Amino acid sequence: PVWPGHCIGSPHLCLVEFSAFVELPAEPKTFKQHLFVHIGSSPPHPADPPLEGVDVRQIYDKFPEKTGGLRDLYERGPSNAFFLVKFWADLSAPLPTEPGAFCGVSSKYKGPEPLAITCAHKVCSFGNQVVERVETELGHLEDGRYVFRLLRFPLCEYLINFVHKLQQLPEKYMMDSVLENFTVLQVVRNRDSQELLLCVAFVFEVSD
Ligand SMILES: CCCCCCc1cccc(Nc2cccc(F)c2C(=O)O)c1
Repeated sequence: PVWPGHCIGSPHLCLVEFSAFVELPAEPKTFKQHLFVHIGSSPPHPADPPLEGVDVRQIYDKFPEKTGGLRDLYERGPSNAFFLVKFWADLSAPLPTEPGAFCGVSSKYKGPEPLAITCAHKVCSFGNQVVERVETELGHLEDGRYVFRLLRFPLCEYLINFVHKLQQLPEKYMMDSVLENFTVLQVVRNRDSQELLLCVAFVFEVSD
């Protein structure tokens, strides 16, 4: 069930799950997964507080501002495809550089139409893009809706090093101040029409 005002999505596509995690081998022959960030792990509930509106101008400086930046994207619209997600990251997870550790990113989307989507993630540092990754995924019909799964993509070296350095800071306030200048922009488009389906701006703090 999808309640209006609760889902991160436009009528064409909703982000139903997102996680970035590290997995470590555990005995016997199993893996223990630690989530750095996640949304959608629990089913939506009518009592969930509705999403609140924010002014996109407040975050323009955290993302690329030149041609094709967040302002250009937003002015092209549609405005109902734009979302801001604030993650409280759990950095108490094991070091991503531990031997045998696998760090991954998973996204899951749902929509009414059988289309192919491109999902671009751009990591921005001080508002400048430092690394981008684009994946393409076809929808699969499940219970009358199309599901798009982009599962377990390996976290890029830049981010593994970034998380590793973050975890070594002695104080939470230091991690938060580094994270003030770290953002990720997720831009999902219809592969064939290039229509913007979803644009999610991720900002981060460390959870207590
Ligand atoms: C403070 C904890 C931050 C966890 C990172 C969350 C996150 C959130 C969203 C995306 C990504 N990943 C990428 C982002 C951009 C380009 C990339 F190559 C990647 C990648 O992983 O390969 C990572």
